[in-house]
Amino acid sequence: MIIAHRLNKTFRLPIVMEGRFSAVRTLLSREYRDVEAVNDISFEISKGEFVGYIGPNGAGKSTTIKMLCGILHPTSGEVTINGCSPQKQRQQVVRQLGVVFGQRTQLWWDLPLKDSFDILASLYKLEQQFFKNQLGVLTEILQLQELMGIPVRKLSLGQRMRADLAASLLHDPDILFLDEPTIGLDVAAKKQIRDYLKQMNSQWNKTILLTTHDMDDIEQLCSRVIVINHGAAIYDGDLETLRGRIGLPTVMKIKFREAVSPGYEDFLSASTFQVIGCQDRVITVACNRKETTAMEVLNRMSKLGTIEDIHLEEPNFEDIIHRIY
Ligand SMILES: Nc1ncnc2c1ncn2[C@@H]1O[C@H](COP(=O)(O)OP(=O)(O)OP(=O)(O)O)[C@@H](O)[C@H]1O
Repeated sequence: MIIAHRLNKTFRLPIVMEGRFSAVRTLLSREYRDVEAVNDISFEISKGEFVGYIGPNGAGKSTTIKMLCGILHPTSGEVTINGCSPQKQRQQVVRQLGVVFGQRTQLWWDLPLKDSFDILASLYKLEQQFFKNQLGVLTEILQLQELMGIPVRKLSLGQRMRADLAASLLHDPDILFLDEPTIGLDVAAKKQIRDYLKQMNSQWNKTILLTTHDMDDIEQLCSRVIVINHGAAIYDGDLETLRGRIGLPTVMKIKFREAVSPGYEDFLSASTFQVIGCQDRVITVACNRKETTAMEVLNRMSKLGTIEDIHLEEPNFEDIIHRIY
């Protein structure tokens, strides 16, 4: 269980001086301004959850993750990971955590990949047989066989991300913190990483907290979403409720077996949904999930004829974020 209780982090930055010798004057200045990166955030994440932690640039996502894994100390508030404080009981917590920062690697740039795993095994003091088994499994799942002899700097971004995932799982932690693990990857590599993450969560029962700017990551992976803006949590719940709460329309295309008789618009005019198009045998409607269900729409539409096919387009998650902000 991960608990963040009333977490705050304020960075104190020197005020940058302007004019001549500004760099030196800034260095010597005693004037500061405070940046509230994280502002009174609380949440609890249970074992096996897959949680998306999202928000715009500078919202405080990375700062939260760094406090959760003990890299940063909160200005106030408390974190516990399975009952231990990452700040006070670092050793115990590190054993339970795997962390991937998509923008940085924890691997040794100039060494062949296998050497990085050996070094990490020794840092984690892994027993030799355990390390061999674990690396064997990860090598197979993440398809690293061909890459073991290649220096990390020569790996493609997608290959490097697979290797970083393996590194974060080498000591078999219960919890994964992933900060932008799909950043910069092409569509195929993104899909591959998402498939691995699904497997880590559903088959290996890893608890995962994921920050990303890619809304497809959230749509495809997360059952729960925490949205933060200016350091504060503005939503914590499931994706469906979030869509419903802010009321973006779901678009439904309903295809009839035969052409719909004229006058259908009058019949539908008093509905809780809106007709936004009609072409051949297909009527397109927009419905607000807050006001109606897909089933209600279909019940009403079925009065117009025999329904042959239905196509549902959920609102784009990026639109949802913009609405919240
Ligand atoms: N070490 C630091 N020193 C001073 N300010 C910092 C530091 N780290 C982060 N900040 C500031 O704290 C705020 C939150 O930054 P953070 O990196 O947590 O945001 P983020 O949500 O991860 O953003 P992004 O999506 O761009 O990565 C920003 O205003 C940032 O400039």
